[in-house]
Amino acid sequence: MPADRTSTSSHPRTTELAGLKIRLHSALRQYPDFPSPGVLFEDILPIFSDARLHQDLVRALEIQVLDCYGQDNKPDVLVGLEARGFLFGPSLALRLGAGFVPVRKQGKLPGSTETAKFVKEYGEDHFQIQRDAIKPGQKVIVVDDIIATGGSAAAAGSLVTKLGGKLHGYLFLLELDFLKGREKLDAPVYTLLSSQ
Ligand SMILES: O=P(O)(O)OC[C@H]1O[C@H](OP(=O)(O)OP(=O)(O)O)[C@H](O)[C@@H]1O
Ligand SMILES: Nc1ncnc2[nH]cnc12
Repeated sequence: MPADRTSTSSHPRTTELAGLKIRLHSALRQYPDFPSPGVLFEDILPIFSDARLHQDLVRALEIQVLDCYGQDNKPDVLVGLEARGFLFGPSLALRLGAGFVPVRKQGKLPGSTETAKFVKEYGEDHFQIQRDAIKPGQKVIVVDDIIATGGSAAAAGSLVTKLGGKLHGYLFLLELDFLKGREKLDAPVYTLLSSQ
């Protein structure tokens, strides 16, 4: 009898995810004192210059969402943060059959917008979202590359709830645990990798 390749057991997916995480973690690069003294900058860009790693990333995030939410409770919309959240947010949204909505730095989005100020690990800024981008009651996950102090993600989450979206959670490629950013977020937080 042929092997059942359509098995719904979570075990093969868990094993697959573990392998993907190892490859992704080894692709990250660190730059001390960038962009300011005392900051250890985690560079995720090597993942995108390698087609296989790029595929690994989108697959790993897809597994993470399916494992955390299940097929029946997938998000309606992914909200990605400028700029690095735009690198994989749209591809992940397509995989999940969800919409993609950008949160941009102030002054970049036309039409009616909502604004939230935030402070991040190395500075402060304002985020904006288009008012009609999310319909009341839609299930939304905020996605970004890195959670450091959590200021950026918290501001994005506040924009989602201002528009009436249901904040389903947050998803990051990398968490800088020691900055305890997840304590600023009041919805479930999922991360693929962590860094001390
Ligand atoms: O958790 P926090 O302390 O808020 O920091 C995390 C944010 O900082 C980085 O973005 P950055 O504002 O540097 O913009 P970029 O993506 O345009 O480089 C990163 O991509 C996150 O969005
Ligand atoms: N240490 C860090 N490395 C890369 N991106 C960041 N965003 C905020 N802190 C960061």
